[in-house]
Amino acid sequence: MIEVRNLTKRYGDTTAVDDLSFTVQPGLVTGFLGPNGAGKSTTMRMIVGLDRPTRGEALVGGRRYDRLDQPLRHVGVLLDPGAVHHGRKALDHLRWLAASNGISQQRVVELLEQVGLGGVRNKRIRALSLGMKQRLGVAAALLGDPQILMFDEPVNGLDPEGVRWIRDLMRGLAEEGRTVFVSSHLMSEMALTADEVVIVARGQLVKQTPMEALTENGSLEDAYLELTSGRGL
Ligand SMILES: Nc1ncnc2c1ncn2[C@@H]1O[C@H](COP(=O)(O)OP(=O)(O)OP(=O)(O)O)[C@@H](O)[C@H]1O
Repeated sequence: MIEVRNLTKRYGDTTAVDDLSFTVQPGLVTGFLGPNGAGKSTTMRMIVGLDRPTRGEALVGGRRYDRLDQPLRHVGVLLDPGAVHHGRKALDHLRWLAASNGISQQRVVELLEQVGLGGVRNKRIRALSLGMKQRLGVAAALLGDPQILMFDEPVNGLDPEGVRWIRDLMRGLAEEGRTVFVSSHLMSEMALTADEVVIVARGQLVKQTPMEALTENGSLEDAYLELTSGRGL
């Protein structure tokens, strides 16, 4: 479970996240939706301790991320797949992450096969396609077999096969009882993937609801645009 409580983040005069509270339940894929600049990435960064809240707190599995011992075993994160050492080989990148969290080297090899990167494991990251980098980021998130997973725009730039792969993966992780929290601007994709949605605008909660309730009278896109109309940048 992820619990966000009265989370607030100010950067100078900008309030990126404004007294935001919601809960992400295990066993479901929860979509995190909102216009550009709504505060989604900032919220996700605060959940994993990359940004310090001005006020409020975020708990993962009942604890603050920065208090977790071996965090990769509890929370897997795909935030910015570009934020890796591009000169490093795919295999070495995961080996290093695994070693720093007490995870076996055997797990690294298995996971590279599982995400379809077995054949390119000795290539340098800069030589990988966008889709391969995304798969490597997913492998890093899965490394510690965590119960909680968070993906920021995971299907950006992926081809249809990659999009389906990510969707099936997220659905499978939720079916195993894990907590899956995913941000996206792609409403049609979210409608296929998410069971629950959290919608934010201007740093504030607009609505948290099961997907079914939002789409019973039309498309997710229509419902989303109606809820966020006039609340963008
Ligand atoms: N490091 C920072 N310094 C100053 N302002 C920031 C910083 N990070 C984010 N912001 C501001 O906070 C607000 C929320 O940004 P954030 O990236 O969290 O939104 P988002 O919902 O993820 O947007 P998008 O969908 O466009 O990625 C924006 O106004 C942004 O300019």
